[in-house]
Amino acid sequence: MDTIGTLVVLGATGDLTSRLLLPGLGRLLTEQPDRRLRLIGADRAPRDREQWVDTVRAAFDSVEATGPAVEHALAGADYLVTDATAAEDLGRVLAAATGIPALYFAVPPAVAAQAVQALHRVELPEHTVLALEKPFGVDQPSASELNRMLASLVPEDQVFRVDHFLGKSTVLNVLGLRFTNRVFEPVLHREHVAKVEIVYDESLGLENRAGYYDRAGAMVDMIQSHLLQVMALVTMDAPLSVHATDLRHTKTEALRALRPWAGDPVAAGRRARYTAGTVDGLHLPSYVEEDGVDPGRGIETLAEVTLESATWRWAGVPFVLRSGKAVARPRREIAVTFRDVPHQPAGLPGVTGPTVLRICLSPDAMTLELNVNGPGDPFVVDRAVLTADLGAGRLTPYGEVLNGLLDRDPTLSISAEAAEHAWGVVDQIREAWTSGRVPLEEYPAGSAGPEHWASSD
Ligand SMILES: O=P(O)(O)OC[C@H]1O[C@@H](O)[C@H](O)[C@@H](O)[C@@H]1O
Repeated sequence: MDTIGTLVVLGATGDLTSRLLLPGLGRLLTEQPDRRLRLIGADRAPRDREQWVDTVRAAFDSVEATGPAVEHALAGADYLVTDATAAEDLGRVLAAATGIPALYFAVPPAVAAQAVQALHRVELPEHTVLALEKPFGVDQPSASELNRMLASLVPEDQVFRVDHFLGKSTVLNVLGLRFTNRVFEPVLHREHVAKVEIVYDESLGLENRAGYYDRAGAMVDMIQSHLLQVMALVTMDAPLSVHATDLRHTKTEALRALRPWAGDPVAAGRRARYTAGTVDGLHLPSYVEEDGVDPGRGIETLAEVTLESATWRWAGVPFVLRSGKAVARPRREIAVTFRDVPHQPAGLPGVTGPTVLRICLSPDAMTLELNVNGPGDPFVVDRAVLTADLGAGRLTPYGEVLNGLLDRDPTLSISAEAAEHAWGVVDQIREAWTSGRVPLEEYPAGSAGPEHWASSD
Protein backbone atom coordinates (compact mmCIF):
# COMPACT_ATOMS: atom_id res chain seq x y z
CA MET A 1 0.00 0.00 0.00
CA ASP A 2 1.30 3.50 -0.84
CA THR A 3 2.32 5.47 2.18
CA ILE A 4 1.38 9.09 2.91
CA GLY A 5 3.21 11.57 0.66
CA THR A 6 2.24 14.80 2.41
CA LEU A 7 1.45 15.48 6.05
CA VAL A 8 -0.57 18.67 6.45
CA VAL A 9 -0.63 19.89 10.04
CA LEU A 10 -3.67 22.06 10.73
CA GLY A 11 -2.89 24.05 13.88
CA ALA A 12 0.79 24.23 12.93
CA THR A 13 1.63 27.12 15.27
CA GLY A 14 0.04 25.44 18.31
CA ASP A 15 1.65 23.97 21.36
CA LEU A 16 0.82 20.35 20.47
CA THR A 17 2.61 20.65 17.11
CA SER A 18 5.89 22.00 18.43
CA ARG A 19 5.99 20.09 21.72
CA LEU A 20 4.81 16.64 20.67
CA LEU A 21 4.02 16.10 17.00
CA LEU A 22 7.18 17.46 15.40
CA PRO A 23 9.61 15.87 17.91
CA GLY A 24 7.75 12.56 17.42
CA LEU A 25 8.09 12.96 13.66
CA GLY A 26 11.78 13.84 13.98
CA ARG A 27 12.55 10.61 15.82
CA LEU A 28 10.47 8.63 13.34
CA LEU A 29 12.27 10.08 10.31
CA THR A 30 15.63 9.41 11.95
CA GLU A 31 14.66 5.75 12.43
CA GLN A 32 13.33 5.52 8.87
CA PRO A 33 15.88 7.24 6.61
CA ASP A 34 14.12 6.05 3.44
CA ARG A 35 10.81 7.73 4.21
CA ARG A 36 10.03 10.67 1.91
CA LEU A 37 7.51 13.09 3.33
CA ARG A 38 6.38 16.58 2.42
CA LEU A 39 5.45 18.55 5.53
CA ILE A 40 2.99 21.41 5.20
CA GLY A 41 2.19 23.63 8.17
CA ALA A 42 -1.23 25.31 7.97
CA ASP A 43 -2.64 27.83 10.43
CA ARG A 44 -4.27 31.23 10.69
CA ALA A 45 -1.12 32.93 12.02
CA PRO A 46 0.69 34.93 9.32
CA ARG A 47 3.98 33.00 9.15
CA ASP A 48 6.20 32.30 6.17
CA ARG A 49 8.04 29.21 4.98
CA GLU A 50 11.30 30.18 6.72
CA GLN A 51 9.60 30.59 10.08
CA TRP A 52 7.91 27.19 9.73
CA VAL A 53 11.19 25.53 8.74
CA ASP A 54 12.79 27.12 11.84
CA THR A 55 10.00 25.69 14.03
CA VAL A 56 10.38 22.24 12.49
CA ARG A 57 14.17 22.33 12.73
CA ALA A 58 14.08 23.39 16.41
CA ALA A 59 11.68 20.52 17.21
CA PHE A 60 13.81 18.04 15.25
CA ASP A 61 16.99 19.30 16.97
CA SER A 62 15.37 18.80 20.38
CA VAL A 63 15.37 15.03 19.71
CA GLU A 64 18.65 15.05 17.76
CA ALA A 65 16.87 14.06 14.55
CA THR A 66 19.25 13.51 11.63
CA GLY A 67 19.55 11.70 8.32
CA PRO A 68 18.24 11.83 4.77
CA ALA A 69 14.53 11.59 5.65
CA VAL A 70 14.89 14.51 8.07
CA GLU A 71 16.77 16.62 5.49
CA HIS A 72 14.20 15.79 2.82
CA ALA A 73 11.30 16.84 5.07
CA LEU A 74 13.03 20.12 5.95
CA ALA A 75 13.92 20.90 2.32
CA GLY A 76 10.35 20.36 1.10
CA ALA A 77 8.56 21.94 4.08
CA ASP A 78 6.07 24.69 3.38
CA TYR A 79 3.67 26.89 5.33
CA LEU A 80 0.29 28.14 4.10
CA VAL A 81 -1.79 30.69 5.98
CA THR A 82 -5.04 28.76 6.40
CA ASP A 83 -8.39 29.12 8.05
CA ALA A 84 -9.11 25.46 8.79
CA THR A 85 -12.85 26.14 8.78
CA ALA A 86 -12.85 27.62 5.24
CA ALA A 87 -13.37 25.25 2.30
CA GLU A 88 -11.30 27.38 -0.15
CA ASP A 89 -8.31 27.37 2.21
CA LEU A 90 -8.52 23.63 2.78
CA GLY A 91 -8.78 23.07 -0.98
CA ARG A 92 -5.66 25.21 -1.53
CA VAL A 93 -3.68 23.26 1.08
CA LEU A 94 -4.69 19.92 -0.42
CA ALA A 95 -3.79 21.15 -3.92
CA ALA A 96 -0.26 21.83 -2.65
CA ALA A 97 0.15 18.22 -1.47
CA THR A 98 2.07 15.59 -3.39
CA GLY A 99 1.17 11.90 -3.18
CA ILE A 100 -1.54 10.79 -0.75
CA PRO A 101 -2.25 13.56 1.77
CA ALA A 102 -2.97 13.18 5.48
CA LEU A 103 -4.71 16.11 7.14
CA TYR A 104 -3.77 16.18 10.84
CA PHE A 105 -6.22 18.24 12.90
CA ALA A 106 -4.09 19.56 15.78
CA VAL A 107 -6.93 21.94 16.68
CA PRO A 108 -9.65 22.16 19.36
CA PRO A 109 -12.72 19.90 18.89
CA ALA A 110 -15.03 22.76 17.82
CA VAL A 111 -12.62 23.80 15.04
CA ALA A 112 -12.12 20.17 13.98
CA ALA A 113 -15.89 19.73 13.62
CA GLN A 114 -16.18 22.90 11.50
CA ALA A 115 -13.21 21.85 9.37
CA VAL A 116 -14.75 18.43 8.70
CA GLN A 117 -17.97 20.19 7.73
CA ALA A 118 -16.07 22.50 5.37
CA LEU A 119 -14.30 19.55 3.73
CA HIS A 120 -17.65 18.49 2.27
CA ARG A 121 -17.26 21.38 -0.18
CA VAL A 122 -13.74 20.32 -1.22
CA GLU A 123 -12.82 17.69 -3.76
CA LEU A 124 -10.59 15.39 -1.73
CA PRO A 125 -7.66 13.69 -3.48
CA GLU A 126 -8.02 9.90 -3.64
CA HIS A 127 -7.25 8.07 -0.35
CA THR A 128 -6.99 11.33 1.67
CA VAL A 129 -6.47 10.42 5.34
CA LEU A 130 -8.03 12.49 8.15
CA ALA A 131 -6.39 12.35 11.58
CA LEU A 132 -8.25 13.83 14.55
CA GLU A 133 -6.76 14.50 17.96
CA LYS A 134 -8.58 13.79 21.19
CA PRO A 135 -11.02 14.84 22.49
CA PHE A 136 -13.09 13.45 19.63
CA GLY A 137 -16.20 15.64 19.99
CA VAL A 138 -17.27 17.09 23.31
CA ASP A 139 -19.84 14.46 24.33
CA GLN A 140 -21.51 11.38 22.88
CA PRO A 141 -24.00 13.19 20.60
CA SER A 142 -21.27 15.42 19.09
CA ALA A 143 -18.96 12.40 18.64
CA SER A 144 -21.76 10.57 16.79
CA GLU A 145 -22.38 13.61 14.62
CA LEU A 146 -18.66 13.93 13.85
CA ASN A 147 -18.55 10.23 12.95
CA ARG A 148 -21.53 10.71 10.67
CA MET A 149 -19.88 13.67 8.88
CA LEU A 150 -16.60 11.77 8.52
CA ALA A 151 -18.37 8.69 7.15
CA SER A 152 -19.94 10.78 4.41
CA LEU A 153 -16.50 12.12 3.43
CA VAL A 154 -14.16 9.10 3.39
CA PRO A 155 -14.22 5.37 4.23
CA GLU A 156 -13.61 4.45 7.89
CA ASP A 157 -10.10 3.12 7.18
CA GLN A 158 -9.10 6.66 6.16
CA VAL A 159 -10.14 8.14 9.51
CA PHE A 160 -7.56 8.11 12.31
CA ARG A 161 -8.81 9.00 15.80
CA VAL A 162 -5.53 9.63 17.53
CA ASP A 163 -4.78 8.77 21.15
CA HIS A 164 -1.07 9.00 21.91
CA PHE A 165 -1.43 6.72 24.97
CA LEU A 166 -1.92 3.84 22.56
CA GLY A 167 1.57 4.60 21.25
CA LYS A 168 3.17 4.34 24.70
CA SER A 169 5.32 1.24 24.83
CA THR A 170 4.16 0.24 28.33
CA VAL A 171 0.54 0.55 27.32
CA LEU A 172 1.16 -1.73 24.37
CA ASN A 173 3.09 -4.03 26.68
CA VAL A 174 -0.22 -4.83 28.35
CA LEU A 175 -1.00 -6.92 25.27
CA GLY A 176 2.25 -8.84 25.41
CA LEU A 177 1.98 -9.37 29.14
CA ARG A 178 -1.64 -10.55 29.06
CA PHE A 179 -1.67 -12.64 25.94
CA THR A 180 1.75 -14.28 25.76
CA ASN A 181 2.09 -15.47 29.38
CA ARG A 182 0.09 -18.42 30.59
CA VAL A 183 0.70 -17.33 34.15
CA PHE A 184 -1.11 -13.97 34.09
CA GLU A 185 -4.09 -14.30 31.80
CA PRO A 186 -6.06 -16.87 33.86
CA VAL A 187 -5.72 -14.82 37.06
CA LEU A 188 -6.70 -11.52 35.49
CA HIS A 189 -10.27 -12.42 36.27
CA ARG A 190 -12.98 -11.62 38.82
CA GLU A 191 -12.17 -14.85 40.69
CA HIS A 192 -8.73 -13.52 41.60
CA VAL A 193 -8.70 -9.72 41.29
CA ALA A 194 -9.94 -7.45 44.10
CA LYS A 195 -9.53 -4.12 42.25
CA VAL A 196 -7.68 -2.42 39.43
CA GLU A 197 -6.43 1.17 39.57
CA ILE A 198 -5.40 3.08 36.46
CA VAL A 199 -3.79 6.28 37.68
CA TYR A 200 -2.02 9.03 35.75
CA ASP A 201 -1.32 11.95 38.07
CA GLU A 202 1.01 14.76 37.01
CA SER A 203 2.98 17.40 38.83
CA LEU A 204 2.38 19.81 35.92
CA GLY A 205 -0.21 22.54 36.39
CA LEU A 206 -2.24 24.28 33.71
CA GLU A 207 0.79 25.43 31.69
CA ASN A 208 -1.02 28.27 29.89
CA ARG A 209 -3.52 25.88 28.30
CA ALA A 210 -6.69 27.47 29.73
CA GLY A 211 -8.21 27.94 26.25
CA TYR A 212 -8.45 24.17 25.92
CA TYR A 213 -8.23 22.77 29.45
CA ASP A 214 -10.82 25.03 31.07
CA ARG A 215 -13.45 23.38 28.87
CA ALA A 216 -12.12 19.83 29.07
CA GLY A 217 -10.97 19.37 32.67
CA ALA A 218 -9.27 16.22 33.94
CA MET A 219 -12.20 13.97 33.05
CA VAL A 220 -12.24 14.78 29.33
CA ASP A 221 -8.53 15.56 28.98
CA MET A 222 -7.32 12.26 30.45
CA ILE A 223 -10.01 9.81 31.51
CA GLN A 224 -12.44 9.92 28.58
CA SER A 225 -9.65 9.28 26.11
CA HIS A 226 -6.37 7.94 27.43
CA LEU A 227 -7.32 6.06 30.59
CA LEU A 228 -10.41 4.41 29.10
CA GLN A 229 -8.26 3.13 26.25
CA VAL A 230 -5.86 1.65 28.80
CA MET A 231 -8.79 0.09 30.65
CA ALA A 232 -10.02 -1.44 27.38
CA LEU A 233 -6.63 -3.11 26.88
CA VAL A 234 -6.77 -4.51 30.42
CA THR A 235 -10.34 -5.79 30.20
CA MET A 236 -10.72 -6.90 26.57
CA ASP A 237 -10.84 -10.52 25.47
CA ALA A 238 -7.87 -12.00 23.65
CA PRO A 239 -7.96 -10.66 20.08
CA LEU A 240 -7.41 -13.05 17.18
CA SER A 241 -4.47 -10.90 16.13
CA VAL A 242 -3.06 -7.51 17.02
CA HIS A 243 -3.79 -6.23 13.53
CA ALA A 244 -6.13 -3.31 13.10
CA THR A 245 -9.43 -5.11 12.48
CA ASP A 246 -9.17 -7.59 15.36
CA LEU A 247 -7.64 -5.26 17.90
CA ARG A 248 -10.05 -2.41 17.22
CA HIS A 249 -13.01 -4.75 17.35
CA THR A 250 -12.14 -6.37 20.69
CA LYS A 251 -11.27 -3.00 22.23
CA THR A 252 -14.58 -1.54 21.06
CA GLU A 253 -16.47 -4.41 22.74
CA ALA A 254 -14.56 -3.75 25.96
CA LEU A 255 -15.60 -0.08 25.89
CA ARG A 256 -19.19 -1.05 25.18
CA ALA A 257 -19.24 -3.02 28.45
CA LEU A 258 -18.40 -0.04 30.69
CA ARG A 259 -20.80 1.09 33.42
CA PRO A 260 -20.54 3.50 36.34
CA TRP A 261 -19.82 1.42 39.47
CA ALA A 262 -23.03 -0.04 40.95
CA GLY A 263 -24.93 1.72 38.15
CA ASP A 264 -24.76 4.94 40.19
CA PRO A 265 -23.19 7.86 38.29
CA VAL A 266 -23.31 10.10 41.38
CA ALA A 267 -21.37 7.80 43.70
CA ALA A 268 -19.07 6.63 40.88
CA GLY A 269 -17.14 9.88 40.51
CA ARG A 270 -15.40 12.59 42.53
CA ARG A 271 -13.75 15.78 41.41
CA ALA A 272 -11.55 18.51 42.78
CA ARG A 273 -9.42 21.43 41.66
CA TYR A 274 -6.13 22.73 43.00
CA THR A 275 -5.61 25.80 45.12
CA ALA A 276 -2.25 27.61 45.42
CA GLY A 277 0.72 25.51 46.47
CA THR A 278 4.20 24.33 45.59
CA VAL A 279 5.02 21.36 43.36
CA ASP A 280 8.59 20.28 42.61
CA GLY A 281 9.82 23.57 44.10
CA LEU A 282 7.59 25.59 41.77
CA HIS A 283 4.86 27.81 43.20
CA LEU A 284 1.53 27.43 41.39
CA PRO A 285 -1.31 29.90 41.81
CA SER A 286 -4.77 28.60 42.54
CA TYR A 287 -6.30 27.09 39.35
CA VAL A 288 -9.07 29.70 39.32
CA GLU A 289 -6.47 32.48 39.28
CA GLU A 290 -4.62 31.10 36.26
CA ASP A 291 -4.83 33.27 33.10
CA GLY A 292 -7.90 32.53 31.03
CA VAL A 293 -9.74 30.40 33.61
CA ASP A 294 -13.43 31.10 34.17
CA PRO A 295 -14.09 30.10 37.82
CA GLY A 296 -17.82 29.93 37.08
CA ARG A 297 -17.25 27.02 34.72
CA GLY A 298 -16.35 24.80 37.69
CA ILE A 299 -13.77 22.72 35.85
CA GLU A 300 -11.93 20.02 37.82
CA THR A 301 -8.17 19.44 37.70
CA LEU A 302 -8.44 16.07 39.45
CA ALA A 303 -11.02 13.47 38.49
CA GLU A 304 -11.62 9.97 39.77
CA VAL A 305 -14.20 7.50 38.52
CA THR A 306 -15.02 3.94 39.53
CA LEU A 307 -16.24 1.79 36.68
CA GLU A 308 -17.29 -1.76 36.08
CA SER A 309 -16.74 -3.88 33.01
CA ALA A 310 -20.09 -5.65 32.77
CA THR A 311 -18.72 -8.95 31.45
CA TRP A 312 -18.39 -12.53 32.71
CA ARG A 313 -14.69 -11.97 33.26
CA TRP A 314 -14.82 -8.73 35.20
CA ALA A 315 -18.30 -8.13 36.71
CA GLY A 316 -17.98 -7.04 40.35
CA VAL A 317 -14.37 -5.82 40.11
CA PRO A 318 -14.00 -2.05 40.66
CA PHE A 319 -11.77 -0.21 38.19
CA VAL A 320 -10.68 3.10 39.68
CA LEU A 321 -9.45 5.57 37.04
CA ARG A 322 -7.87 8.77 38.25
CA SER A 323 -5.90 11.67 36.85
CA GLY A 324 -4.91 14.98 38.39
CA LYS A 325 -2.72 18.00 37.77
CA ALA A 326 -0.36 19.63 40.30
CA VAL A 327 -0.07 16.43 42.33
CA ALA A 328 3.09 15.74 44.31
CA ARG A 329 5.03 12.50 43.74
CA PRO A 330 2.58 11.49 41.01
CA ARG A 331 1.62 7.86 40.51
CA ARG A 332 1.35 6.72 36.90
CA GLU A 333 0.48 3.08 36.78
CA ILE A 334 -1.93 0.26 36.29
CA ALA A 335 -2.10 -1.49 39.67
CA VAL A 336 -3.87 -4.84 39.88
CA THR A 337 -4.53 -5.88 43.47
CA PHE A 338 -5.29 -9.59 43.84
CA ARG A 339 -7.70 -11.09 46.32
CA ASP A 340 -6.41 -12.62 49.53
CA VAL A 341 -5.74 -16.35 49.47
CA PRO A 342 -8.83 -18.32 50.53
CA HIS A 343 -7.06 -19.73 53.56
CA GLN A 344 -3.70 -18.82 55.02
CA PRO A 345 -2.09 -21.76 56.82
CA ALA A 346 -1.61 -21.13 60.53
CA GLY A 347 1.98 -20.63 61.55
CA LEU A 348 3.00 -18.37 58.65
CA PRO A 349 3.17 -14.92 60.26
CA GLY A 350 4.32 -11.76 58.56
CA VAL A 351 2.09 -11.49 55.47
CA THR A 352 1.81 -7.76 54.87
CA GLY A 353 -0.63 -7.48 52.03
CA PRO A 354 -2.08 -8.92 48.89
CA THR A 355 -0.17 -9.64 45.71
CA VAL A 356 0.00 -6.52 43.51
CA LEU A 357 1.01 -6.32 39.87
CA ARG A 358 2.06 -2.81 38.85
CA ILE A 359 2.61 -1.73 35.27
CA CYS A 360 4.30 1.65 35.54
CA LEU A 361 3.31 3.95 32.71
CA SER A 362 6.20 6.35 33.18
CA PRO A 363 9.02 5.40 33.43
CA ASP A 364 8.40 2.06 31.72
CA ALA A 365 8.66 -0.71 34.30
CA MET A 366 6.73 -3.55 35.87
CA THR A 367 6.73 -4.90 39.40
CA LEU A 368 5.10 -7.84 41.12
CA GLU A 369 4.76 -7.51 44.88
CA LEU A 370 4.70 -10.94 46.49
CA ASN A 371 4.79 -12.63 49.90
CA VAL A 372 7.72 -15.06 50.17
CA ASN A 373 9.67 -16.87 52.84
CA GLY A 374 12.59 -14.49 52.76
CA PRO A 375 15.82 -14.26 54.72
CA GLY A 376 16.06 -15.02 58.44
CA ASP A 377 13.35 -17.11 60.06
CA PRO A 378 12.14 -19.48 57.31
CA PHE A 379 8.64 -19.56 58.81
CA VAL A 380 8.19 -15.79 58.59
CA VAL A 381 6.82 -14.42 55.36
CA ASP A 382 8.45 -11.29 53.90
CA ARG A 383 7.52 -8.95 51.11
CA ALA A 384 9.53 -9.30 47.89
CA VAL A 385 9.27 -7.16 44.78
CA LEU A 386 10.16 -8.55 41.36
CA THR A 387 11.05 -5.67 39.07
CA ALA A 388 11.41 -5.57 35.30
CA ASP A 389 12.82 -2.42 33.76
CA LEU A 390 11.12 -2.31 30.37
CA GLY A 391 13.29 0.43 28.88
CA ALA A 392 12.02 3.20 26.63
CA GLY A 393 10.32 2.54 23.29
CA ARG A 394 12.24 3.17 20.06
CA LEU A 395 9.92 6.05 19.16
CA THR A 396 8.00 8.55 21.24
CA PRO A 397 4.27 7.77 21.66
CA TYR A 398 3.49 10.39 19.00
CA GLY A 399 6.17 8.84 16.79
CA GLU A 400 4.38 5.46 17.04
CA VAL A 401 1.03 7.05 16.25
CA LEU A 402 2.50 8.95 13.26
CA ASN A 403 4.22 5.79 12.06
CA GLY A 404 0.82 4.08 11.80
CA LEU A 405 -0.74 7.14 10.20
CA LEU A 406 1.97 7.55 7.55
CA ASP A 407 1.77 3.82 6.71
CA ARG A 408 -2.05 4.10 6.64
CA ASP A 409 -2.27 1.37 9.28
CA PRO A 410 -5.11 2.19 11.72
CA THR A 411 -4.07 -0.30 14.45
CA LEU A 412 -3.42 2.47 16.97
CA SER A 413 -6.40 4.53 15.97
CA ILE A 414 -9.79 4.25 17.66
CA SER A 415 -12.87 3.00 15.82
CA ALA A 416 -15.94 5.19 15.35
CA GLU A 417 -18.00 3.10 17.80
CA ALA A 418 -15.21 3.03 20.37
CA ALA A 419 -15.06 6.83 20.38
CA GLU A 420 -18.80 6.98 21.05
CA HIS A 421 -18.82 4.25 23.75
CA ALA A 422 -16.01 6.03 25.58
CA TRP A 423 -18.21 9.11 25.91
CA GLY A 424 -21.27 7.15 27.09
CA VAL A 425 -20.11 6.31 30.59
CA VAL A 426 -18.27 9.63 31.00
CA ASP A 427 -21.34 11.64 29.98
CA GLN A 428 -23.43 9.91 32.66
CA ILE A 429 -20.95 10.86 35.38
CA ARG A 430 -20.43 14.38 34.03
CA GLU A 431 -24.16 14.95 34.01
CA ALA A 432 -24.17 14.18 37.76
CA TRP A 433 -21.37 16.74 38.13
CA THR A 434 -22.87 19.55 36.06
CA SER A 435 -26.25 19.16 37.74
CA GLY A 436 -24.51 19.84 41.07
CA ARG A 437 -25.01 16.39 42.61
CA VAL A 438 -21.28 15.87 43.21
CA PRO A 439 -19.32 18.62 45.02
CA LEU A 440 -16.26 20.22 43.41
CA GLU A 441 -13.67 19.80 46.16
CA GLU A 442 -10.25 21.44 46.58
CA TYR A 443 -6.69 20.30 47.23
CA PRO A 444 -3.52 22.34 47.58
CA ALA A 445 -1.16 22.09 44.59
CA GLY A 446 1.67 19.83 45.71
CA SER A 447 -0.56 17.53 47.79
CA ALA A 448 -1.87 14.10 46.82
CA GLY A 449 -5.45 15.40 46.43
CA PRO A 450 -8.20 16.19 48.95
CA GLU A 451 -7.10 14.78 52.31
CA HIS A 452 -10.16 12.67 53.01
CA TRP A 453 -9.88 10.90 49.62
CA ALA A 454 -6.82 9.01 50.84
CA SER A 455 -8.56 7.75 53.97
CA SER A 456 -11.57 6.52 52.00
CA ASP A 457 -9.42 4.60 49.47
O1 LIG B 1 2.67 12.17 29.91
P1 LIG B 1 2.21 12.45 28.53
O2 LIG B 1 2.48 11.36 27.56
O3 LIG B 1 2.68 13.80 28.04
O4 LIG B 1 0.63 12.54 28.57
C1 LIG B 1 -0.02 13.41 29.44
C2 LIG B 1 -0.66 14.56 28.68
O5 LIG B 1 -1.60 14.02 27.76
C3 LIG B 1 -2.28 14.99 26.99
O6 LIG B 1 -3.13 14.37 26.06
C4 LIG B 1 -3.07 15.88 27.90
O7 LIG B 1 -3.75 16.87 27.13
C5 LIG B 1 -2.16 16.56 28.90
O8 LIG B 1 -2.89 17.36 29.81
C6 LIG B 1 -1.33 15.55 29.64
O9 LIG B 1 -0.34 16.24 30.39
